[in-house]
Amino acid sequence: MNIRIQAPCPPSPSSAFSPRFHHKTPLILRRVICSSEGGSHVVLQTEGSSDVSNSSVTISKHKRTFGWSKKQSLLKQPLNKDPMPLRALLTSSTQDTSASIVNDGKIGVLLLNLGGPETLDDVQPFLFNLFADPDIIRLPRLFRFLQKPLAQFISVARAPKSKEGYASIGGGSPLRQITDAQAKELRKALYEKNVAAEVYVGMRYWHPFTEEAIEQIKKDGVNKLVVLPLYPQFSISTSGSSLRLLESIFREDEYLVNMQHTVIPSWYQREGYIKAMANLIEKELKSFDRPEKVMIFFSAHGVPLAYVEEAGDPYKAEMEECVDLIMEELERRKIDNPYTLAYQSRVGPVEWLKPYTDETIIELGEKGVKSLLAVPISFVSEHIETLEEIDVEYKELALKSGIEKWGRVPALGCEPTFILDLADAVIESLPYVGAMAVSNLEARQSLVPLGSVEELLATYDSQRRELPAPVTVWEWGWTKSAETWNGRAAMLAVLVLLFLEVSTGEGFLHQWGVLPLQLPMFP
Ligand SMILES: C=CC1=C(C)c2cc3[nH]c(cc4nc(cc5[nH]c(cc1n2)c(C)c5CCC(=O)O)C(CCC(=O)O)=C4C)c(C)c3C=C
Ligand SMILES: [Fe+2]
Repeated sequence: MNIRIQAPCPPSPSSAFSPRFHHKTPLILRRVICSSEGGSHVVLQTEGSSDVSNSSVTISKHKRTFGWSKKQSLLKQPLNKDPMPLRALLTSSTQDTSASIVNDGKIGVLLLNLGGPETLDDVQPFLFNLFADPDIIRLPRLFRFLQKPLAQFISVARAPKSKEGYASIGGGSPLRQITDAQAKELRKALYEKNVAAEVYVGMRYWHPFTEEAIEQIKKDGVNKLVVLPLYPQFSISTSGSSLRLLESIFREDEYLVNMQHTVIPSWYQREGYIKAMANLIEKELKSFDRPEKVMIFFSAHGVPLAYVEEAGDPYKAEMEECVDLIMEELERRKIDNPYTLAYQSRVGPVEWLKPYTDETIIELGEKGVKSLLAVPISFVSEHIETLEEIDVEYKELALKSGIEKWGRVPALGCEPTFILDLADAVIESLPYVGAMAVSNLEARQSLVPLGSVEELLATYDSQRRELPAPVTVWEWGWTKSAETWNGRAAMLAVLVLLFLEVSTGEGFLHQWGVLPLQLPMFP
């Protein structure tokens, strides 16, 4: 499907980008550019091989260490160097139409995030919420009713291991505190840029739940909402999941159906974000004796490979482009260290995005790398996977593998350049709030990458395909391998057993105390 744009491009941003995803391989990515000069429109289309899993670790200064070639160069886009001059519009008392967009209502910004257990007792119910999410495990339609029993089973089975991790970082996740601080700083930054907006935090799997944030938004009478997932890169499993939840909340609520909103789906390509990341890396490199010798090691949270290859998740493409942009920024500063990207935190035995962080560290050690700077890249707060997995597990592995000097770049948190850039992103999106309500479909399409929740979800997942099960109890998985059908049969058998167990309240899981008699619902 090519996108034909008839409506004039909006005045800003100067370029807009949206990968359009197909669910079948080969993956086809399309890019829409709205040129600010003269309102002209360009539609680029590129086809690339679907083989996004091949990956090899090579150490060279400029060679990428993952398998992506043609697509990547076409995905390059100029950074938005020309933030919209809304400040003047906002302060003006004689307003034009753009100005009235901003002042003509109560503005809210909804930050979407994952959420994390605050105490060890929260860990199992938090995991239950995570695994009950159909964007983490999507059962075939016929078996949807088993989602919660299955989530209960997996969360109980995984809780001891997760609890150990959370215990080692102080007994809970720091996510709520950090996200609240980011919200506060963003509100301040917006205020300093003359935009009065309330900032809300809506978590997907723990307090404050998105539902709670939405209640507050309604109570406060917000009528223009900017939805900003706190994930720089889009994934079905993160921003996608939160947007899907929002979609269902919006659909059922008359107030929300009528509330104007817009969504910023991903923002890894923003100049402020890229510069903020480059600043952190530059600073951390200076702590090494020989900074120019340090391998910059980007470590992103993984997703199961099938998300990318079968469901069309743009996560990998966005991640690779993000790394390229950061490296280009560093090169402009005359920092041209070797670098690599790998994926961490896989859960269960299905194949996840490669190369894996642990295997890559070992390989780098074998190849003689002596200094390594780890850069967490998929998330903007410290969390269990930076504080425990990277700082403890991967560091230990690196030192064992022959790497002598280890460093780690902190997560962005409330870093001022970053927060100011988020504020700019919000301000730049304000003219789009409500524009999505226009009925002309083609006009809507010209507004990518900003989009209404429904519009966005339709672009990446119109068929709502089955997603692979990433967890241990589902050893067999839904993959494209020759084992697929055997696996599905085995999985069906497990589901039937589980169903019988849950419906009768009797069976081996109850005997072993894995399943309680009463299944807790959404806490
Ligand atoms: C961009 C970031 C993330 C992606 C992509 C992602 C996908 C994903 N995660 C799981 C399973 C788990 N994630 C867990 C914690 C967790 N995940 C992210 C981010 C992404 N997840 C964060 C920031 C956190 C930590 C929150 C915190 O409390 O600090 C956990 C729980 C921890 C554990 O037991 O290891 C699980 C489980 C899957 C299956 C998945 C993609 C399908
Ligand atoms: Fe995760």
